[in-house]
Amino acid sequence: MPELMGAKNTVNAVAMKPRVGAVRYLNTKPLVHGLDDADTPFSLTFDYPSHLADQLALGLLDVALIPSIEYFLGDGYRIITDACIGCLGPVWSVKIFFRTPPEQVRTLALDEGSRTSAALAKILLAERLGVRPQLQALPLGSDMRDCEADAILLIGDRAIHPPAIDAVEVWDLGETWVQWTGLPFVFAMWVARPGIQTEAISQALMHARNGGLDNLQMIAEREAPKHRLTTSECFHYFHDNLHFTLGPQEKAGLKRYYELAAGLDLAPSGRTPIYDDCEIAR
Ligand SMILES: C=C(O[C@@H]1C=C(C(=O)O)C=C[C@H]1O)C(=O)O
Repeated sequence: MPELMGAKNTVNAVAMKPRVGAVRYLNTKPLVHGLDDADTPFSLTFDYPSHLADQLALGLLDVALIPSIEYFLGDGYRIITDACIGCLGPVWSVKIFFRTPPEQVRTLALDEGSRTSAALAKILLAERLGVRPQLQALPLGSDMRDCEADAILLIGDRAIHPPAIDAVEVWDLGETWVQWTGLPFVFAMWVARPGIQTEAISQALMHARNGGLDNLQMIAEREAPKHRLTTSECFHYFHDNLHFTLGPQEKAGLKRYYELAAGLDLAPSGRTPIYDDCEIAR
């Protein structure tokens, strides 16, 4: 009997772990390095960025790697570590494919996994070209060849090997943003909903990112075959396209993005990011 009770307590302890959600794409592998062992102070699940945002908002997750725009749509959210998904130039996995010249776009299909890049696409078209297309959803798992929109936004793994379409122009949104603003872009951050104790979680997430950065070659070797990439392509993606640290310049990029989003009514105005429990707060 005592043994059984011990087992029950263990089950309860596991069940009570905070629930953390991470992006299921290749881009997140360096951020979750080593988080699959028993010492991890939370349970970890993987999903599309838009789903993670919805689950955090509904209280189905306690902490999640959510699209940056969603941070500004939430109430009492806190950014709990300086680990993030960002870029300092071309990001490779966030692209708009144009079937018409960008200034002639009338319809834009948005990847349903996305929230941040969806808003970024609207911002770039409106602010740079004065174009405000009619929007439609590109469902997860659908083939973009079946979509007839003038322009199509793809993110994540499916943007890495897109099917061939007759595109007259392709924008890498990381590159377009950085060229336009001179600032880094932040796609996603680890965010906690109100009332969650996050010290141990933020420590573990920071530690995982640091370990991931120290082991990019090993992670690339493991992940590349699953994504039809060579190890060197995968390493290059992690090392040169993606950027995993939210520092002062990245914060400035996030602020600029938020102001542009608020200016187009894509986010409420008057929000200031709360950086919590981590070195970026200082
Ligand atoms: C760089 C990327 O960043 C992502 C883009 C997101 C978005 O557009 O909402 C959210 C999380 C990240 O996965 C990518 O998906 O390739």
